[in-house]
Amino acid sequence: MIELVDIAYVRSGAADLAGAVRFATEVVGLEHVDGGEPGVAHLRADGRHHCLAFVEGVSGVIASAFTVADPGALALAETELETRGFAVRRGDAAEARSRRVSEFVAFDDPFGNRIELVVGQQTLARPVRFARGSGITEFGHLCLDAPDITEAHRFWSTTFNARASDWIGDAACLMRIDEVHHKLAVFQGDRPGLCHVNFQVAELDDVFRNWHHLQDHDVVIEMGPGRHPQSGAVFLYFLGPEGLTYEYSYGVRRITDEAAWRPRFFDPAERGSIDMWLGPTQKPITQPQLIPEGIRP
Ligand SMILES: CC(C)c1ccc(C(=O)O)c(O)c1O
Ligand SMILES: [Fe+2]
Repeated sequence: MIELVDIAYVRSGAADLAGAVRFATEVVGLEHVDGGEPGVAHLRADGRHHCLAFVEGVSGVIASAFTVADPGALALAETELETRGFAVRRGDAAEARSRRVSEFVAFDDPFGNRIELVVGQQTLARPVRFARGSGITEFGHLCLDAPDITEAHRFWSTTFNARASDWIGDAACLMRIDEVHHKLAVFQGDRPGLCHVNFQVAELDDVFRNWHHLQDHDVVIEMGPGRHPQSGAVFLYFLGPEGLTYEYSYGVRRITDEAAWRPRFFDPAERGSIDMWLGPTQKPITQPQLIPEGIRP
């Protein structure tokens, strides 16, 4: 069993790098950390050097990354994945530098999502220089697509320490790796890809202020404002460039009594199972997973 300590970053291809950065800063509110690396832009939300990197090229998600404890844990994870039949690749020094980690390995999950396990993710000591006052406090979670979420849960909970916090029928499984209700979610989708990235905001007011900001900038709102009955968070999903869906949310539940928590099963057919406020719901638009040759057929 491989212990995931936290989510680390999402790396995404961007056909229009400048446009993706403009949106991530001026609209979403993230900081653009200038790393002086041509063709790569790092976006910051919290102590991590970055939680989102855009790489100039074909649009699509390149990888979703998680932290493990230390180099020893990474070496054990590498062996464990290989024993389980996964092809694991060690990142080279230049790739690790671009990711601001000391070491990483990459593999494809059984559904075709490229996952990276990292150690030594760089922390920046100085406060985040948010591009605007969106109220972002941290990179909250990432959500992947998989064709069968029961199988996806089986994979994440047997290979890794992910535990189901709640299920939305066969549509989605929300999994925790620490006290936060979920840092990883899997949504049913026919192809691998990144369903969305989530940023927590400090206040309820931030969600609504951001909603107006998005509307003023003609951003496509996919869902919300609404409230998820699972984490209890107030949410807002919106579509950015390169097909990347962002979510702001406020008030995510923490599961402090691990022994007492039992996952709940919500029926996706019940109105209110995704939004307690009964607003219109839809599956967030997924950014397809890239393979080196291009987009997976
Ligand atoms: C619609 C998706 C999978 C979803 C459902 C519930 C929550 C939550 O409880 O916070 C999410 O964050 C989601 O992204
Ligand atoms: Fe989410």
